[in-house]
Amino acid sequence: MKKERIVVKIGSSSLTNPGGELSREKLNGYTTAIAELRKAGHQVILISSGAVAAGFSGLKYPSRPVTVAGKQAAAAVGQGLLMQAYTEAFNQYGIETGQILLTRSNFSNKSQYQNAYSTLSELLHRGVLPIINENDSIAVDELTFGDNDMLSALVGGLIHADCLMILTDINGIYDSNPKTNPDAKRYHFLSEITPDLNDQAGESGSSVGTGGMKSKLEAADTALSLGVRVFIGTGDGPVFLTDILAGKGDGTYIGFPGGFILNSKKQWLALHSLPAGELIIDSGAKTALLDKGKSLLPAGITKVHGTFESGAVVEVKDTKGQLLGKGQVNMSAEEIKEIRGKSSSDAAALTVTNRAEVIHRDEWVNISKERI
Ligand SMILES: Nc1ncnc2c1ncn2[C@@H]1O[C@H](COP(=O)(O)OP(=O)(O)O)[C@@H](O)[C@H]1O
Ligand SMILES: N[C@@H](CCC(=O)OP(=O)(O)O)C(=O)O
Repeated sequence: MKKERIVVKIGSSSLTNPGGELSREKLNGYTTAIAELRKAGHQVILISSGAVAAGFSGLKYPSRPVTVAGKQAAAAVGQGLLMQAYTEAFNQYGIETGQILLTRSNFSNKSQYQNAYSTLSELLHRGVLPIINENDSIAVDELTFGDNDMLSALVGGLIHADCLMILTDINGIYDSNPKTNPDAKRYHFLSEITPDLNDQAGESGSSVGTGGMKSKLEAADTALSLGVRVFIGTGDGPVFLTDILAGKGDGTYIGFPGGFILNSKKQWLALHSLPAGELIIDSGAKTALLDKGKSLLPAGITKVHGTFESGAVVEVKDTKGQLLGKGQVNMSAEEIKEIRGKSSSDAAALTVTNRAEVIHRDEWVNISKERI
């Protein structure tokens, strides 16, 4: 597996409890998942919000302050506490951490920009996990990033990251804010950020987050222009960041078909293979393939087009003819015609291999540009 350089951005909304204070439990969940990524040999740069959340209660603010002075004071107290929490958590995995605080002016000043690059490179070279936040306590209002989304995109470009994972409290980009519109539909994959998308994105859905989806889209657009692939979404569990890399994340992938395809087999499937036929599948199979990362079973196949043998690559489309992805079949067109619509046990008994999966998920790649 290719070793990737990954920027992980964690927003305030993902690190706080309902009262808006830093949640050690949530923070520990992310550190476990980051430690797993590192164990697999990937380099990680963490951009973490949470300084204001960690600091405000110590200053006896009843809730997260809204004034600039209040936020700057809370961040001054909270940044140390945030780093302490990360350092303790990462030390359990034997990972050394280093703090870098940046403002926008560091990026516009060439020598500071170069210094930031040198420091980050040296930290990565030494195996240290850099943890970056905006320098909230000194950043002048007009100079601030406002939220850490843009900061994460610029850092991704600065250190030539392969991908940027923007982790937040919502599992991807929807065609309107799902916190206010229950019928909002999610985008599974986007090849670019269009003006339409920007119109659909709203502000933050919580009192702790800043910028909402709007600022994430702006950041994603910048990251793409700097050659960095982007994932926006959520995750839970010790290996969810590894899952995101493997294309199984709960969110929206931007800039590359099928997610962060690592293995050359899937790259070949997505970009180079020539389809020999076509399978049309129903909505249940579509959700299983695109949303749940499952294999394609005969029950969901409604039509088979073309003549092909086992091992051929086929395009998979929904009943409206929308291309969903490509996969390598485990049986011939004739066999699939015979078992389509059948339960897995009935189908397995009819195939040469006694296998029911028509396309195993390891031989499948999403190339859907559609909302699901
Ligand atoms: N089109 C949209 N799709 C998804 N989320 C949206 C959309 N428009 C607005 N949002 C809001 O953006 C929020 C995430 O942004 P934000 O609160 O700033 O998080 P963070 O603290 O992680 O930066 C979501 O909780 C959601 O309410
Ligand atoms: N730099 C601030 C975070 C600003 C903010 O809320 O950003 P985000 O959660 O990314 O929308 C902090 O550490 O509290």
